[in-house]
Amino acid sequence: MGRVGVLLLNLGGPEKLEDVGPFLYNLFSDPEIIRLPFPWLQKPLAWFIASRRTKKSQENYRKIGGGSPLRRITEAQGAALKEQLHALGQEANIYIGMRYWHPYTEEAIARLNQDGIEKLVILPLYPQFSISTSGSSFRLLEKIWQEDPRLQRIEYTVIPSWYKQPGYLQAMAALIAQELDQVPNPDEAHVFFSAHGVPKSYVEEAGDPYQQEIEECTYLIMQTLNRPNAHTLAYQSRVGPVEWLQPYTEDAIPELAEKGVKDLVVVPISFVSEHIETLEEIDLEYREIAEEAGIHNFRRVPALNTHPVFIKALADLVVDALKAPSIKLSQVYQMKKKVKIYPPERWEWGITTSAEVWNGRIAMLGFIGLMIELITGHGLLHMLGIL
Ligand SMILES: C=CC1=C(C)c2cc3[nH]c(cc4nc(cc5[nH]c(cc1n2)c(C)c5CCC(=O)O)C(CCC(=O)O)=C4C)c(C)c3C=C
Ligand SMILES: [Fe+2]
Repeated sequence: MGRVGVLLLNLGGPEKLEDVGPFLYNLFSDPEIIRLPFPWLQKPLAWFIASRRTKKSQENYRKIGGGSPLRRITEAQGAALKEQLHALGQEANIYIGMRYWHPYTEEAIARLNQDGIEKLVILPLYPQFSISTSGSSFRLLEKIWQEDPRLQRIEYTVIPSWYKQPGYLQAMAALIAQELDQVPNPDEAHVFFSAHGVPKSYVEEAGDPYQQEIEECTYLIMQTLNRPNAHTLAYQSRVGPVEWLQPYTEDAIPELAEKGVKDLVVVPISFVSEHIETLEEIDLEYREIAEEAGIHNFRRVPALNTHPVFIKALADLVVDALKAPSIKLSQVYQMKKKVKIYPPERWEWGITTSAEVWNGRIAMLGFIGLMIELITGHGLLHMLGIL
C-alpha cells in the first residue's frame, strides 16, 4: 500500500471573538445551510444574517472562554487516531479539513497533495449524515476534485456515516452510564438525547436521512446501554423562523419536568467534540430552563473528544475502509438521499410544476426583500448598493 492519509472533516469554529463575524459569513454563504432559489442572493444574504447575528453569537462564545475549542479538540483526536492506527500496524498521516474555519478543507488538500498521499480515507467527524454537515463537505470535496488534476491519482474512499459502529456505541453508552451513576437513583433518571436540529424541509422535501439516522442511533445506544431508563429524543439549536425537527429541546425539558421527572441526564448526540452548543446552550441555557421547571439533578454527558474507546472506533473504521471496496464522493448522495427529482429549471407555460416553482421563487424573493426592508428600513437594491 502507498502513502496513506486520513482526511478528518469537521465544521470548524471561531478561535477568537473577532473571528465570529467572518465564520458566520462563511457558514451562511453555504447553500447547504441556507437554501435559496437564486445563487446570486446567497452572499448578500449571508452578509446580512451574519452581521445581525454576530453580537449575540460573540456573547455566547465569550461565555465559553472567547472562542470555539473545536480546532484544539479535533487536532487532539487526529493525534490520538494516528497513534492508535500505528498500534494497529497502519501508518497514516492525518489531515484536518474544516468547512467554515481554519484549517480549511482546501488547506488540508494542499498539504496531502504536497505529501504525495496515494491512498486516502475521507472520514467526517459527524456520526450521522446530514446534507448540512457531511453532505456539505462532500459537495465541496467533489468540486475540489474536479478542479485539481493531481487528486485524480489518489485512490480514495469515503465513509458516509458511521453511527452504527459498535465501538462508537460502546463509548457513548459508557459515558452515559458514568453520568447515570452520579444521580441518587440511577434507574429513575431520564436519558435525554439532544440532537442538533435541521429545518424540517431538509428531511421532508430534500430527503435528508439525518432524522432517521439520529433515531436509529439513539435506539442502538439505548440497546448498548442495556439499562431500564426511560429516554426521550429532542432537537436543539434552531436558527431562523422556519420549522425545524421537533420536539425542540427547550420545550421537551419542561414537559418532562411537568410529568414528574426529577433527574435528567442530557446526551448531546450529533457531534463528537465539546463545542458552543454543549458548553453554552446545554450547560447554561437548558440547565436554567430545567432548574426553573423543577428538575433537581441536571447532568450533561461529556462529548467523546479523545475517549480511548471512541478513538479505537475511528481507527477501526479507517482500517475497515482501507480493506473494503471504495466509495466515491459521487456515490454518497445516491446512497444517502431519497432523491426527489427537483422540478425542471426550464420554463414551461401553463399550470405546470415548473411554473409553480418559478412562482414560488419570485414570491420568496419578494418576501426576503420585504423582510430586509422592514428590518433595516432600506430596500434590497439600496443594501446591494444599486440605489
Ligand atoms: C451535526 C451537527 C450539526 C448540524 C446538523 C448543523 C446544522 C446547522 N447549523 C446551523 C447554524 C449554525 N451552526 C452553528 C454552529 C455549529 N453547528 C454545529 C453542528 C451542526 N450544525 C457545530 C458543532 C457548531 C459549533 C462550532 C463551534 O464553534 O463550537 C452556528 C454558529 C453558532 C451560533 O451562532 O449559534 C450557526 C449559526 C444551521 C442553519 C444548520 C442546518 C441547516
Ligand atoms: Fe450548526
